[in-house]
Amino acid sequence: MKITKDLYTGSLALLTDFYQLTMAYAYWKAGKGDQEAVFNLFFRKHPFNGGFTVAAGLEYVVDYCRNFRFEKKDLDYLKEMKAPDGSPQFEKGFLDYLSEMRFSCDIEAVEEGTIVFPNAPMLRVKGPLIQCQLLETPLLNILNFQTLIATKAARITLAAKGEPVLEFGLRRAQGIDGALAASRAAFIGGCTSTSNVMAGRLFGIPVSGTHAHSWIMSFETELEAFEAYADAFPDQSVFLVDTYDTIQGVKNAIKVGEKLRSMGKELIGIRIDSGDLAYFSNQARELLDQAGFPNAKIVASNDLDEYLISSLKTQEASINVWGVGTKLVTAFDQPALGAVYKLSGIKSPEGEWIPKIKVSQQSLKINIPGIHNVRRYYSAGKAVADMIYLEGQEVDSKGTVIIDPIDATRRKRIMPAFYQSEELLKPIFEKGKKVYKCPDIQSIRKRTQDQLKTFDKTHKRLVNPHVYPVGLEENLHHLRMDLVLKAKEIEDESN
Ligand SMILES: Nc1ncnc2c1ncn2[C@@H]1O[C@H](COP(=O)(O)OP(=O)(O)OP(=O)(O)O)[C@@H](O)[C@H]1O
Ligand SMILES: O=P(O)(O)OC[C@H]1O[C@H](OP(=O)(O)OP(=O)(O)O)[C@H](O)[C@@H]1O
Ligand SMILES: O=C(O)c1cccnc1
Repeated sequence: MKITKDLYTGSLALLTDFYQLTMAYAYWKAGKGDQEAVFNLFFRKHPFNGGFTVAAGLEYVVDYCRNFRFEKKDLDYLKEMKAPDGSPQFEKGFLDYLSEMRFSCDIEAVEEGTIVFPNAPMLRVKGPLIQCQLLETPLLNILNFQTLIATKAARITLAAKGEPVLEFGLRRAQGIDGALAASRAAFIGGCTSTSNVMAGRLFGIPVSGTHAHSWIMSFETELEAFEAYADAFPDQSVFLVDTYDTIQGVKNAIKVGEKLRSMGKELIGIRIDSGDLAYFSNQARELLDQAGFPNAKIVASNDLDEYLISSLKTQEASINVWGVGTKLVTAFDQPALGAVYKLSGIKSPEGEWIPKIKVSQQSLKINIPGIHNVRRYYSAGKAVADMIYLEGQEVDSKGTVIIDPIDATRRKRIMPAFYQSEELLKPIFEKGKKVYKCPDIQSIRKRTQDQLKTFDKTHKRLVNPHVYPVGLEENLHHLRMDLVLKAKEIEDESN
């Protein structure tokens, strides 16, 4: 087990793109390595054409940053790397710098389970340029994936309207780490449990499951298989009824249910994993009810996602519990969230923060300059708008206008006097020291549920959701416009 042993016990400093290391080297050569910079992590569009996104992965980020160091084996590898001409890729002085480097950044971030929106920073890193730069790839790797899966899980659990969703994804997930991270994020997004036992141990997620067709097939008859399972688990009997004939399977489950009852035990339910789930669940419900098992649950699985669950609800299928694997843990219809990490300011040698802008041909890609935070306004407990503002900039009590970062004609008046508000970016590290206590996973999951309740249902519908207002505070908008115009002038002059 060399690979997994090495991967899960050492530092992850080399888990980055090569260009981060070459830039780090060049910053060091240019004497800029310790110049202070600020970077923001944000995405530009909700995944799944949805109207909301659930932030997840921060605890992994905390872990990563706490263990951020170049160990001997990392440095030995870098020492052996060769440039195209055969000379060492990196000078010894740089490798010495890396070996002594200790994480010393400030990080602010939204808490896991927070509902987040395009363009607003989910996380901000301030510190020595080299460290900020090296963190880009791992932070994106962690937050992009877990946020994506937590969002998918939230959509699926919303479609299930409060009924339990069991996550069954391990066998189809993207490798070992993808599976573990997906189980964690799926629970944060609202799943009730995972089938992944290691995720249970590592993260404290409830573990649950039924049984497979192989169990039934290993016996002469289905009835024998159910009986043997009931013997082993008299209090946890959920029988998979579709191995041979679903209706006959339900009848066999009822027979064993009656036997269990005679022993003072109860049939917990059945699982249907193929065929028309609306038709068979309704047939099964009728049979179970007629036989005196109205409380026996009907679990359904088979390539389910939020759309199928919604459709089955519309069809009035009698399903009480949803088993969802592949389409959840692989984020089947959108396999990546496109969050990015952009420099937005740098400290001059005189100690003054200089806001930075990237002017792109696509206005969508123009970043938001400066050091900012995000404030969420609430009215009567409902979220009404998010404002991105320059840190330290007070908002006039007479109100301000927030301006959409992509379409400046879309504006919303904010009257702080009428609203409650919350700062979304919380301090996580100060000068490399952790100042945040990561909540337990149950609290994070609850946060997702509580946060979702604060948003109008029009933002949560699966198709064509209503767009929630997120805008730049007026001063930040003007700063951004000025910088864009200035950058364009410089570009014009040089042409
Ligand atoms: N009533 C329904 N309405 C919409 N989709 C359904 C309904 N019932 C089942 N489905 C979905 O249709 C798809 C096909 O299911 P079906 O069992 O017919 O084929 P299958 O997946 O090839 O079966 P198996 O998994 O046994 O090989 C699955 O994604 C299933 O969840
Ligand atoms: O469909 P998912 O959402 O991924 O849920 C997990 C699936 O895994 C199991 O079967 P598997 O796919 O291994 O075989 P089967 O479809 O032939 O039963 C289970 O019976 C589910 O169908
Ligand atoms: O426990 C189950 O029923 C289960 C677990 C993994 C995949 N499919 C089903």
